[in-house]
Amino acid sequence: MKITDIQLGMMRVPLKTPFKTALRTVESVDDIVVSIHTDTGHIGHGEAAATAVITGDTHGAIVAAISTVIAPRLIGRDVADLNALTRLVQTALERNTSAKAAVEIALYDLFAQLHGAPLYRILGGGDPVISTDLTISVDYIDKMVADALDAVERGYGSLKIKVGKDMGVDLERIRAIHAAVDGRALLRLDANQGWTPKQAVHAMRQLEDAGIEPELLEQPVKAHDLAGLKYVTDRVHVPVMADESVFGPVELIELIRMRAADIVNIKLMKTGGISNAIKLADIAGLHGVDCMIGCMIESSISVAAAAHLAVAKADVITKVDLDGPSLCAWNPVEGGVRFDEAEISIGEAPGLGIVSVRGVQPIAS
Ligand SMILES: C[C@H](N)C(=O)N[C@@H](CCC(=O)O)C(=O)O
Ligand SMILES: [Mg+2]
Repeated sequence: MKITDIQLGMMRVPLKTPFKTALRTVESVDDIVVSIHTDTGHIGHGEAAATAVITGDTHGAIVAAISTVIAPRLIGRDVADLNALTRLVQTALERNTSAKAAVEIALYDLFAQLHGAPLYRILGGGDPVISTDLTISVDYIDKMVADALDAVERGYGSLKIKVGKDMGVDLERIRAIHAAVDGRALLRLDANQGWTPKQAVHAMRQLEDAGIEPELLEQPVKAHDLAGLKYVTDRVHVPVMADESVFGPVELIELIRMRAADIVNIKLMKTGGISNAIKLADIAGLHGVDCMIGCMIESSISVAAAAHLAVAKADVITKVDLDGPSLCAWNPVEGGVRFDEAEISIGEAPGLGIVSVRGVQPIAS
């Protein structure tokens, strides 16, 4: 199975409701779709999110990285040599993790198709049904409470509450949601870097005093501030999770050496795809550090790949935040992984199981 062409397109899928964090507000998935064509007629699919405030990636940079740097290295190569191909992707250029992720996802999709098995089986197998949380965007308190109650009604057992805007209001937000949900869902807090280390410790102690025990606190402080993250981890009972602080193995090893966090959030758009995500899970597992698998504002192409990985690495990836497809107004993918509110289930179709993708505008390269 030889690679003959790599095509790029732009996909826009509106969200059901605006997605709001301490870092940004976004109303649609606007992602680059990668299709890798082969001489056997098989097509591998991938997707890159341009989350500039987190990865630094923009649409223009993703398109340029793939079309001018990565694709020329892959054309004519055999999909059977997956490890050699992922090395070519990873060493093609520095950073540009979302571009690398999209290409790797498509390569793994093809490799699994080559072997006639769903990707999770190629990655080691597992129980193909997992549960995701749902994100509650940071907003007016009444709106967040209504969104949280709606999510519980829809069957979500874990809610990821976005905070990090204003410490006083954030505490009110959490208290109000905790009271309304009344034990029917676990609460994960994600400050997206919005607090100082001291504010984070103060907030968690206030919650503790009020008898509120969130399941975890995600990325309370600035991404580069590992010492600040450790300051929080050392002083609160709530498990602290690193998200924006950890992209690849190098940051994870330093985080573990410092004992700066209890959990790490693995996202394909940060790791540059599946090969590094596997390394992160293995390093974390070796050190007894649990992982969450997360996503950016992505659709059911790249989130499907994350779901396959989560199934295969379920011993280490114990928490799932793959709600991108649930946030979308419609599903652009025919076939593939089934996203039904909290339940994500993978079928037996080879690769990612994607039959076709709707609403993609070709990008001339
Ligand atoms: C969508 C997911 N639940 C999530 O919250 N992901 C990120 C933010 C993604 C984005 O801004 O696109 C996170 O911080 O965990
Ligand atoms: Mg996060």
